[in-house]
Amino acid sequence: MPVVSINGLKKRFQDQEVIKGLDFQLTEGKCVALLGANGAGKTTTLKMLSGLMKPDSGTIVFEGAEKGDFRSLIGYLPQYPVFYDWMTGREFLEYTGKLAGLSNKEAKGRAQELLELVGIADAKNRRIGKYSGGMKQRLGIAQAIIHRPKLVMLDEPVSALDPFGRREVLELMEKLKKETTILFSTHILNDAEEVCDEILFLHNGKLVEAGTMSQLKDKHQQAKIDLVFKENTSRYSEELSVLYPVTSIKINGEKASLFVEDVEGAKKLFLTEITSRNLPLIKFEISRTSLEDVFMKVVQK
Ligand SMILES: Nc1ncnc2c1ncn2[C@@H]1O[C@H](COP(=O)(O)OP(=O)(O)OP(=O)(O)O)[C@@H](O)[C@H]1O
Repeated sequence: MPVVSINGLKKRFQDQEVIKGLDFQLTEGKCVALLGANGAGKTTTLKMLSGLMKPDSGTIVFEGAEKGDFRSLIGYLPQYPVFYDWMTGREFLEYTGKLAGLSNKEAKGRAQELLELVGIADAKNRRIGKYSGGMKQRLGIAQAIIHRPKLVMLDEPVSALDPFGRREVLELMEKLKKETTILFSTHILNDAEEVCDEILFLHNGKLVEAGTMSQLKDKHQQAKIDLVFKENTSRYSEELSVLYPVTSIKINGEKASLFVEDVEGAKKLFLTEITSRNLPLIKFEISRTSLEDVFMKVVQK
């Protein structure tokens, strides 16, 4: 049974419909990225799933039940978490543990366990005001899982961090995957690719793609041949593209990218033609479109 099933979820603010009918399921133990540009509707979706915002229509079914208090099943880290800077990390976690219903003793034990898990045990008696951005975010993740939720939702957990903080939090998410199901929002494809099993790609309040990274690659990625000539790239590349049926051609300064279906056939023909015509080739490279290109294509569609 999925941890959560979402059906026909919609949300409108004044005259703007920002979530336009979402359907998806989250499977236990998976790490899923909710990927989308600014304003795509990620925070609104997470707020509805966490119970902080009411959908206009649609259903959210947690472990088979549509109605009830699901707070014990959910952990949530908002995009802009607020901490009491005068508390120490340990005090903060013990406090949130008690708010989540743990006894004094349980809260102390769990706080210590999590301080170690998220790697800030050495700083547990330091005031949060003295923590770095990455440490605060790790503390935020610890509070989100203090009550051992089935599903933890993290809203843009790394977006505001410098490269060091980002690395710390992405590594922590790798560890977290062993503990719980994760749904995290991001607008950065690399982060999604690095830690998640599946991607939900949100665009203008609609899911435009969903699946595992390899499913998305198989579906959208295309082989391409990059050519750089010493001069006149566009003329030579266009001549070659007429000889071999390319799907599309992109010329950027000195470089031309020719997208092809049959890379072996194209390679053979291009190299033969380039050699026989003695064209001034300085670079010939075969690759596949990046996922970035794939998502740009999906969005433009
Ligand atoms: N409380 C609100 N009242 C009115 N409009 C809102 C409200 N909250 C969000 N919106 C609008 O809904 C749309 C989706 O916003 P949301 O914050 O969910 O996007 P997002 O994908 O999380 O973007 P970001 O990456 O910038 O946080 C945006 O156009 C936003 O301006």
